[in-house]
Amino acid sequence: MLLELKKVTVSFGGLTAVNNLDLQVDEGMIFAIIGPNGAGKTTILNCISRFYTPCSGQISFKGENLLTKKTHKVLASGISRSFQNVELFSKMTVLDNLLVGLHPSLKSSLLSNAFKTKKNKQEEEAAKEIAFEILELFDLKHHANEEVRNLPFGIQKMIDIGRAIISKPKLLLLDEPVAGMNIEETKKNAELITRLRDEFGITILMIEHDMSLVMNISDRIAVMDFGKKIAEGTVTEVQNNPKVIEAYLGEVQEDVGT
Ligand SMILES: Nc1ncnc2c1ncn2[C@@H]1O[C@H](COP(=O)(O)OP(=O)(O)OP(=O)(O)O)[C@@H](O)[C@H]1O
Repeated sequence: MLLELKKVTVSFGGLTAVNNLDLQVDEGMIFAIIGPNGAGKTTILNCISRFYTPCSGQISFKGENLLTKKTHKVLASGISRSFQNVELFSKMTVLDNLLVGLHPSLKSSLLSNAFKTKKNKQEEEAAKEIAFEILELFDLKHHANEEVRNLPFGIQKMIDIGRAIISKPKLLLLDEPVAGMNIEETKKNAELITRLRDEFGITILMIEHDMSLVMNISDRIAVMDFGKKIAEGTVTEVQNNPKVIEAYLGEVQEDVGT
């Protein structure tokens, strides 16, 4: 097992955003967390990426206690994430945004010419090679030197995922990877997520409201409601679970499985 949450609880004042959550994600899975707005999904990702510390419970990654790690050490341990609202440097080029993903602290050393040693330059060249591989994979090479702010939102979201995988993570956390995308972009991103798992061996843990995407590409789904996991299983198991239908999927049943 790659990632394990045991009895994780997160409270904000009087509000319990995540309540006694157990979750296990095996290596090589595309694992989706779904649930209505405010169910606690983003809070879970924020705990795994160590932006938040749970009030109680344990989180382990590759068998190691993740909660003893500081936020800036999480990337080095093999966990990377994308954001619900794309968090890119809009005035920087696509290429430079990818390079920042290698390590946030490389931003200044990579991009300013001052104080560059021969070793720095070699590192930068190696990093650029990886960045171009990703651009090739995403079919975005032609945008490499364009400023991010000039590109459509769908492409910005892909660049955000590119930034997240340049560090070659074992686990990629995706927060609504197709939110705001049109049907064509959604289809492209679904293929991309599957390829990241199949060709790069990256385990995916994603939050997504787009039920057709979730049902099409997930190996396993956990359903959250008011901070609690109310169901978990394969696509078919979740689709047929009366609790899920009642609490969440009922109103969108017609979308499910299409
Ligand atoms: N930093 C915070 N301070 C206070 N309350 C918070 C904080 N972060 C989240 N919450 C609250 O915790 C609950 C769970 O929020 P969370 O963002 O995890 O839900 P979500 O399932 O991701 O929702 P959405 O689908 O709308 O993104 C909500 O009631 C939210 O208002």
